[in-house]
Amino acid sequence: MAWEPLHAPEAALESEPLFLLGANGGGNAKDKETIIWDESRRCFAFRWPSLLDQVSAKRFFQDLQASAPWDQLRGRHGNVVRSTCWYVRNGCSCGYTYGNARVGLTRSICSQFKKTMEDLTALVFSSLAPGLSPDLWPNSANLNYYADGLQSVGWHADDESLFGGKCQDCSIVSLSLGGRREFWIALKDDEAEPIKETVVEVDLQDGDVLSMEGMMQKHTMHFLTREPHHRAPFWPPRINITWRWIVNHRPCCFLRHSATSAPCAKDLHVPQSFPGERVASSPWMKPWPDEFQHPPKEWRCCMQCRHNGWQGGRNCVEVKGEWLCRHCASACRGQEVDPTDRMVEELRRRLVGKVKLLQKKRCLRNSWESFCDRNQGFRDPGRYSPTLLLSWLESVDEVPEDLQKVLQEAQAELATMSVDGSSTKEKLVIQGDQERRRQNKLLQHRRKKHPDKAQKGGAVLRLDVSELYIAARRSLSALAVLGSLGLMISYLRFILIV
Ligand SMILES: O=C(O)CCC(=O)C(=O)O
Ligand SMILES: [Fe+2]
Repeated sequence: MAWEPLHAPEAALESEPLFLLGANGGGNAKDKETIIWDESRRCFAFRWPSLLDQVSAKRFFQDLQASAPWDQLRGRHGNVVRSTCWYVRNGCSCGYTYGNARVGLTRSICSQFKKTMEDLTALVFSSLAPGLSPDLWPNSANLNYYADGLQSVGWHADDESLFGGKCQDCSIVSLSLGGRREFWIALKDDEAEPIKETVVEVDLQDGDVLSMEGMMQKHTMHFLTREPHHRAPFWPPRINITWRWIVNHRPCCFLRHSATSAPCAKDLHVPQSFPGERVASSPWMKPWPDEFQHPPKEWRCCMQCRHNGWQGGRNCVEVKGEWLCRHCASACRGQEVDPTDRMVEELRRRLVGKVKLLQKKRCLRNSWESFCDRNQGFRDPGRYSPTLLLSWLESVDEVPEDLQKVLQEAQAELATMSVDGSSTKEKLVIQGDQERRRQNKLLQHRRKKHPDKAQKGGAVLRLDVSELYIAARRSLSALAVLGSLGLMISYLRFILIV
């Protein structure tokens, strides 16, 4: 279904000019893509592929990964759904809450994080809007860290009162760093649910910028899909920064009573030029290969990668009797496989191979099965994230010498194979699994102290109780010796006196 025009349209661009980054010729304007151009709803979205070159994107990824004060957001089952952090600038001190998650105000911001964010803001906005004065650059940003393809963001609109997006124009500019992910946009129905038939699929690659402008937050929703299940745990991490303009500051913010407003069209200082496809460009079909632009789509689970993005499916086309998503349909037609897909498959194949090799040598005390039991009964090593696999490899007791080499190789490979070059060790740190690291350290310490006895959990507890018992017995015998000594002394004194 196309995005049918609204019966009661929003204000026309002519009567109410709009601050539109996508219409001012900034960025690498010739590569800019118009993803949504819906004048009746005043909804506009643009993508600037590779606005950041690969070297800068990698540098900023590493800086933010290490310096941002990430907070883990957990789902209903205690799993980490993603990590976030919130950044405010220009004197603003507002916190940020969405859904039932509160992500700000971040407690302590290190100077490295502040510097990285300021540099990044300057780089992106001096490129996208060269005429815009720096004091009009956005005053806040929400950052998301997706450790793998299982972490995501559900359907939502960034329509909180802070940004005023429910009733006025509201621009949001998003930068993607790291692994490629799929971003979907759809129209909102009367119950604030996305309308499946209007889904627009966008791939966001390392260094890409996407803007959502005008009334996008009022009429549409967006969603970052999870990747297909068997590949998701191996998906390279991604960082996303979404800059926003806070226009209604919170009561506790220093800027509460200052008149802050988002920039308007004249602040761009250039005449806006509207793209050629001004009339109706939605739904945006560009990511689909040419031959699949027109054939009918059905909402199904892809028969090849089993990806069911939302409500059991995603847009699929029929290819040789099979219903396939656009990635599998392209691969099926012999088109070049995306480098992320290729890398993920290779990483998965290698690591699973190593684990199976370790499994075969059944001389390990801490068996793969016991690890599986502790981790909710998964049986297939291919379904584990590299992080979990590594934690298992590290928890294996008394790895025989020949296997130690295999383990070291697997770890070295993991460290070098991620697309962005960041090692899995770093990933462990960023996930903030401090409790597990603390316990591992404690365990290692105990192992060193009692090499013959130390085991996990109950065994360690037994060790402590038996130690207590021995200590108590020792003190009792010491007391008995002291007592008898005392008695002897009094007896001797009595004899001497007599
Ligand atoms: O990661 C993304 O691309 C989307 C993030 C997002 O929608 C948000 O932070 O509100
Ligand atoms: Fe969002």
